[in-house]
Amino acid sequence: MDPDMLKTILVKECFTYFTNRRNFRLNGELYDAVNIAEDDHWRRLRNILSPNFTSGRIKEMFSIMKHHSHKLTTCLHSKAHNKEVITMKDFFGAYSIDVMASCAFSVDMDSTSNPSSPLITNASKLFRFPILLYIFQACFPIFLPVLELLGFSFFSRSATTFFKGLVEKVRAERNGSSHQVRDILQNMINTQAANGPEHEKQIKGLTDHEIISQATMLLFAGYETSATTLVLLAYSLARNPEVMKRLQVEIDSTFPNKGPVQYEALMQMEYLDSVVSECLRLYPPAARLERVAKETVKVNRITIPKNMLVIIPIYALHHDPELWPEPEEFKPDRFSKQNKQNINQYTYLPFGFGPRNCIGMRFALVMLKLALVEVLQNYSFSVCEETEIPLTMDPEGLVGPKNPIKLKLVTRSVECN
Ligand code: HEM
Repeated sequence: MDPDMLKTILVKECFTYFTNRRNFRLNGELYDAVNIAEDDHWRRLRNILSPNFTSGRIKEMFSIMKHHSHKLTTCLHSKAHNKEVITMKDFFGAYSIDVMASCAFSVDMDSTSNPSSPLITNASKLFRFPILLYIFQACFPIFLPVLELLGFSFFSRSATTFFKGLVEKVRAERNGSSHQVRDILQNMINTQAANGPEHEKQIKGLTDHEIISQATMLLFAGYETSATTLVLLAYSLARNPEVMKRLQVEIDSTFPNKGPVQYEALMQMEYLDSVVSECLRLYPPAARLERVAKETVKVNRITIPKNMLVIIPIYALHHDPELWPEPEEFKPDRFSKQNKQNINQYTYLPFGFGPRNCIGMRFALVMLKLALVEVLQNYSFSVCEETEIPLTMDPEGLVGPKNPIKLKLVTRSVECN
């Protein structure tokens, strides 16, 4: 059988029959978060959270995102003017966490002006997986229950305690206020009204603990992935100035004279979409997906027994030269309107696939595109002596650069428009 066909069938079957991710356990306080829960528990959480990520809701959150993208471009002004070398993550990380915290809890921590904000330090801590613990549990799964009893967890205890405290503080402030807030936290709190005998047939509302876990997990899942993608977008554009120029031409014709970015027009920008898609192909933040077989299944001639863990290697698929000629090259035209139709959907998986795909995909794309467009309306990215070429990728955790990406910004003159 053609190897491409086989790859497609295997990946497709995984999304058809295997609905659960592998639950590593050792999730500490986050044991009941949506990305960790299984079966009916996961279904209930996903059903409750999904309405927060419809196009309509994201459109409502667009003005909050714009507030932060505007702050981002303003903060970059002096850096560009003084021709400073910029560590891109300081700015894009702050933007991502501020957008996430504002949309989830209506809390504006203003991390863009305050890079040592506790939100950033704690969100980054959540991502530092203890690698020795990871290796130990993988080699000796028999010790998992003991490790769990001893309180070992992949997620930093101090960071989960920080987020728990933050959610509780916001809730307490709301209890005494008559002001109606409409954010993700409030939508979760409102589900509690559905608890009680008269609503037994409806979806059971979230418990207090579940609310804290979902809020923490959304920040965790959304912050690092989006911040790293923005940094790698800046890096890819700085290294490919002809692509950046073409994108700026599209931006300037869509929003003439550095005009305000409008949601509908942003979503219709074709080259912007190709640039973002290509960056997520080259640097998919999640290197692999995992599924567990619910039943024993035969895929082609391979038998996958019940409960077996199956890994879908996103990074390897995205870098396979048979699927993507010259895979290490940054070529947004792979995703042009004509070429897009020929892409096999099981070979391009930055946000996963199937019922357990990324719940925040649309939200993330809007947040990324908005920041990129506003920054490129005003500045161009430029490599400098401090820029690492080629990049060393971090062998641990998410796909991302090992060392901070440093670039310079060049202010665009008004005549550019
Ligand atoms: C560039 C940005 C992002 C990328 C590349 C990304 C990627 C992914 C991937 C690969 C998965 C696993 C999907 C699967 O197993 O099929 C996932 C799951 C998830 N993502 Fe994202 N993500 C991003 C941003 C976000 C944002 C902004 C949020 C929240 C607002 C978010 C929330 C989640 C959640 C809650 C899950 C678990 C879903 C479930 O188990 O039902 N992600 N993401």
